[in-house]
Amino acid sequence: MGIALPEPKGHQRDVVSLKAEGHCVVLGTAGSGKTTMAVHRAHYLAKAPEIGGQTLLVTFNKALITYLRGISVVSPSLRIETYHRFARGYLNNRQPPVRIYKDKEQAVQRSLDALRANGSRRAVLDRPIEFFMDELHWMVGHGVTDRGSYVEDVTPRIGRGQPLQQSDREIVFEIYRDYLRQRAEAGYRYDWDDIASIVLRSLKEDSTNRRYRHIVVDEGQDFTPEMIRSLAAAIPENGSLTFFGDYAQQIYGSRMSWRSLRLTVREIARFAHNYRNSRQVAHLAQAMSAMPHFRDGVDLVEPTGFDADGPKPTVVKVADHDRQLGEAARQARALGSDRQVAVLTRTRDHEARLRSLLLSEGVSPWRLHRDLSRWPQGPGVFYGTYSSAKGLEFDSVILPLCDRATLPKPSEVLAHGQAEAAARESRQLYVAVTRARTELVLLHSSKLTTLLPDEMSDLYVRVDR
Ligand SMILES: Nc1ncnc2c1ncn2[C@@H]1O[C@H](COP(=O)(O)OP(=O)(O)OP(=O)(O)O)[C@@H](O)[C@H]1O
Repeated sequence: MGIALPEPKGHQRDVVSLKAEGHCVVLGTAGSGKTTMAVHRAHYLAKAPEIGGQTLLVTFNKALITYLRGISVVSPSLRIETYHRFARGYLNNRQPPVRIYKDKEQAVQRSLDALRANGSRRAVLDRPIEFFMDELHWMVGHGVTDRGSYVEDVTPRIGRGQPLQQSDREIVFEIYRDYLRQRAEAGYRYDWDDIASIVLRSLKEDSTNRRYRHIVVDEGQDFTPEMIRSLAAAIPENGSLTFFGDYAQQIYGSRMSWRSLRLTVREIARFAHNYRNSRQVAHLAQAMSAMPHFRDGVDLVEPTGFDADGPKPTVVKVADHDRQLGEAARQARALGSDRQVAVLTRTRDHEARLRSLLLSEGVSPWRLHRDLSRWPQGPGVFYGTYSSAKGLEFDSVILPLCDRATLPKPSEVLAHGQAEAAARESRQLYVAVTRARTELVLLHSSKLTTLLPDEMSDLYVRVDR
């Protein structure tokens, strides 16, 4: 084993040895031990006499897989991989082989341009390509790909923006249909978004023995319903699917509830104790999740207890963006001498600059990225995007560029409108904030983002540089 796993406590213990048959859902607040218990449960299911068997622990991002491998005992009956790896692996063993169409965005753009050129005046056509990509991802991810279900919108949606009118959905569906035509003409039947539905369909017709008896899903809130349904179809009748998730941390696409997964769940477990964040970091996260733009009726588990005290999060104001990055690099060097520090940004745009600033401070940083092949032990500095840090944790977290003009990301506001962009982007920021065990530093130059509580709040200490 790499890092020693803490022993389950209280309610966590029941979850590790939940029934090894059927579907279980475990929802928990940030830092409540979901990933840790997912690893414990996967080991239990891989090894338990009689009920144990080949087990798959599946999650979303590759850096988290590297981390999970670092905290797990290597065992021949346990595999840890991303969903896409599982799906490709399964499909590669089926015939005919699946070829993936990779030009989706360009094709959708062509469909959109053609409709615009036809003189349609619908305002929805003024939305950027990101909006249409997101909507098509939602349709395929939910398995809602026939005109009736999509246009009449029978599937409940959660969102803070204006719901799309039926006539606008007709237009989105028209674009989808035209995209399918282009894809077929190029000789393809599938793109990446279809993978889960193909696996699901294929498994429904597949009567051969299942490779895994048990599947454990970590960070389940970011899987589309079709992905979860395909995993549920990948286990035998005497097997189990355990879903761990936190909908406060859902950062890909439109928000949804675990109820849309169509699992057959008898009992739901909830973890409310936060073992990671200091009381001060947790209070900030809690205040963020209580802000009006965050609230939208998705199941949130309120944290009820914290283990440690620490300093209040610091809000630092510096002259401009470049100096924010410089200050982040300086603070990372100072803190990184005896602990793990992460400098996180919303987009990849500033990574190269940040890396060179860290190098000039004499720090050799680790990039949080799919190519991170080994989880480093001991002190060090990491950098990457909020989403690349999903599921991970660091002693200290530094977040430059927390300005109102950069958060929410302007392209999200253009695609989805202010209210929906704020709801989505506040989850991104919530993920970033809750990666910090003890120190949290937020940097800005102009007004602080409205996704955070007011800068005069007593949740912070304020510093002007
Ligand atoms: N029973 C426990 N005793 C002590 N520490 C624990 C216990 N359970 C979890 N922890 C610690 O709490 C921290 C958070 O755990 P973990 O990463 O599993 O939480 P999580 O719910 O997956 O968090 P997130 O959803 O925010 O990524 C880790 O450092 C883990 O070692």
